[in-house]
Amino acid sequence: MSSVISISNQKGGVGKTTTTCSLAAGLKKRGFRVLMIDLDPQGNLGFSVGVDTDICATIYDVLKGDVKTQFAIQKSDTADLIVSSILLSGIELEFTNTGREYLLKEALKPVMDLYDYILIDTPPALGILTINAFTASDTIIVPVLSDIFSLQGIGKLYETVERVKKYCNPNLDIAGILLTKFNPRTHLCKEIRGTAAMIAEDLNIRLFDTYIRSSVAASEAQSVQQNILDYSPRNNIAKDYQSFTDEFLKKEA
Ligand SMILES: Nc1ncnc2c1ncn2[C@@H]1O[C@H](COP(=O)(O)OP(=O)(O)OP(=O)(O)O)[C@@H](O)[C@H]1O
Repeated sequence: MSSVISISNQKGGVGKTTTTCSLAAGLKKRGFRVLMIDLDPQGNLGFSVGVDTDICATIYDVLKGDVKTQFAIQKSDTADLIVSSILLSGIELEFTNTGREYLLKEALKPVMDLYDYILIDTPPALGILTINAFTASDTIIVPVLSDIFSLQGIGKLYETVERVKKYCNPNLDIAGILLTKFNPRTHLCKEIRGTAAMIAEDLNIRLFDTYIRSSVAASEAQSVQQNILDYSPRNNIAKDYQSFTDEFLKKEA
């Protein structure tokens, strides 16, 4: 039975896709069977791992019920993947029927025994797609940019999680906050880490000990369609995501 993890933050550019891809790679390298779902209509995850994103079945087709989940899965060197579609952006208006929060949960049922981990890359919004991801998930990882505006967004995300817990998925929890694009040498980043720890304690959420340092290698890896662990295993980001994978697994145990 899979453990389902949403990588989520309503803010854009905080490292959701990078974290999804890197954690998937880390888990696969440790021998786990991993599926990634790209629920972000921008569809960057498919490109980042070099799979077909043009003439293939997408998570939109699956949610609509036009394609069986198993037939939308593509293989990549990083992990298996169901790609996104720009058509997902219209889903708020298109899917208005009762129970629309459960579409993804239902869609994942047939593949739950095929994977140890299913990672969902969510869009930068707290709409119906993210609600679907939370309803289908056991836990949420919240990547947060190391700046004060990003920290302010955590409360809003927390409220949405509480709502989903109340109405759709009582077992949902937040695995923790992961600081990204961190520069340990700056005074500001140290302060941000202190503030993040206070916010986390207030909300009774964990702040992961591991932070992800900032490096241009993240964008370079994406542009050559490789995960960071394969692209530059000795780079700080690769080391950080390896440590993060270990910390995450230790928390799961
Ligand atoms: N640790 C890092 N250091 C430097 N750049 C990074 C790091 N992590 C991600 N980036 C870069 O920041 C940009 C945004 O990252 P990413 O796409 O992972 O964020 P996102 O939260 O998924 O964005 P969106 O909300 O738009 O989908 C990308 O260009 C990526 O290469």
